[in-house]
Amino acid sequence: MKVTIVGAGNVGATCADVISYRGIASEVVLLDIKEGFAEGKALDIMQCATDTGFNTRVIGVTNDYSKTANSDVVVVTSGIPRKPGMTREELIGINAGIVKSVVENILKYSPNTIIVMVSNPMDTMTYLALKSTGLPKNRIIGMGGILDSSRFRTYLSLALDKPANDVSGMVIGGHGDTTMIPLTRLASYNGIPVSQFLSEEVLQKVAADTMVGGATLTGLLGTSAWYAPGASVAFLVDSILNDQKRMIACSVYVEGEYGQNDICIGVPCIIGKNGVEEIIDIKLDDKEKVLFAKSADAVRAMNEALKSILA
Ligand SMILES: NC(=O)c1ccc[n+]([C@@H]2O[C@H](COP(=O)([O-])OP(=O)(O)OC[C@H]3O[C@@H](n4cnc5c(N)ncnc54)[C@H](O)[C@@H]3O)[C@@H](O)[C@H]2O)c1
Ligand SMILES: O=C(O)C[C@H](O)C(=O)O
Repeated sequence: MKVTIVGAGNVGATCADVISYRGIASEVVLLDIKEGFAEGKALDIMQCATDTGFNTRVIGVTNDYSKTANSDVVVVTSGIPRKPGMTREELIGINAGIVKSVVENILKYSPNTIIVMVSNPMDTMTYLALKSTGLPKNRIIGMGGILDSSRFRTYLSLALDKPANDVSGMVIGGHGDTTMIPLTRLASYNGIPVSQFLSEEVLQKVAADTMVGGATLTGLLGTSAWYAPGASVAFLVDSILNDQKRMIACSVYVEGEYGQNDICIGVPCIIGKNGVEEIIDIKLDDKEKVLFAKSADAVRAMNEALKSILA
């Protein structure tokens, strides 16, 4: 199975690294516009093969889309990341142009591929990719909810002082500092509601920390995060390539689900070899429904900024 990753920067290269050492794909192509950059990252990753024991072939190319031909999955991480103090939405001006031309180039060589969108603002970029290419909605998947859910589970595990893998929880809604919805009511510690162990005040703090999880890391690192984002993309790619049908919160095009239409927003999805195979319409309580509607309004408003590029 072949995966192309466009953008060999922090997230793209980390994703290529995780896909390789976990043996998720047999071939990974890293593509970047910076001369020699993707080639260097690919060679560095390949030189881990003997020490970590993988056989994935990783190649790097400078803007040569012919080398990406017949990719099963293409991950788009090209574009600029935010700096401390910025929102993801402020990246739209530069990233929209990059994303539109990248997906056009990709489809020339891999017309049947599934696209995983990572570039921010991710929900808006996912919508742009869908509308500009006209691809069926199952083949455009925005990565954000899985990362936000990993952060939610991390903060819950720290509050519980228990291993993160014993904690389950999901974040739906937009992938923005104010649009995420960590579902604290449904989070559990080995099937037991976390509310049996944590006070409402602590749960509210966990939710607030989760929502600004990306901004916190951007403040600490000077640019946005890459280890967890790279691992989250690899997890998603694994579910597609190996037809695992995992339930993963992804940004996908909704047509009536959760009472919304004509936006891409984070909802629980079954992800398999056909991409988005099902959207799970879970029962939200009244408070969660209000939060989801507010989140959807904000995501929809951002799509307005795409009018000229989609005209
Ligand atoms: N959805 C998420 O959860 C999530 C998580 C982390 C980062 N991001 C986003 O992913 C993007 C990348 O982040 P990063 O930290 O890897 O940034 P980075 O600057 O390290 O890497 C971006 C790479 O894209 C390349 N690039 C730019 N234009 C290109 C083009 N037209 N074709 C090919 N390559 C091109 C750059 O040369 C650079 O190497 C940002 O927009 C960031 O906000 C999203
Ligand atoms: O925070 C960012 O800007 C990058 C990414 O969306 C993240 O959540 O880490």
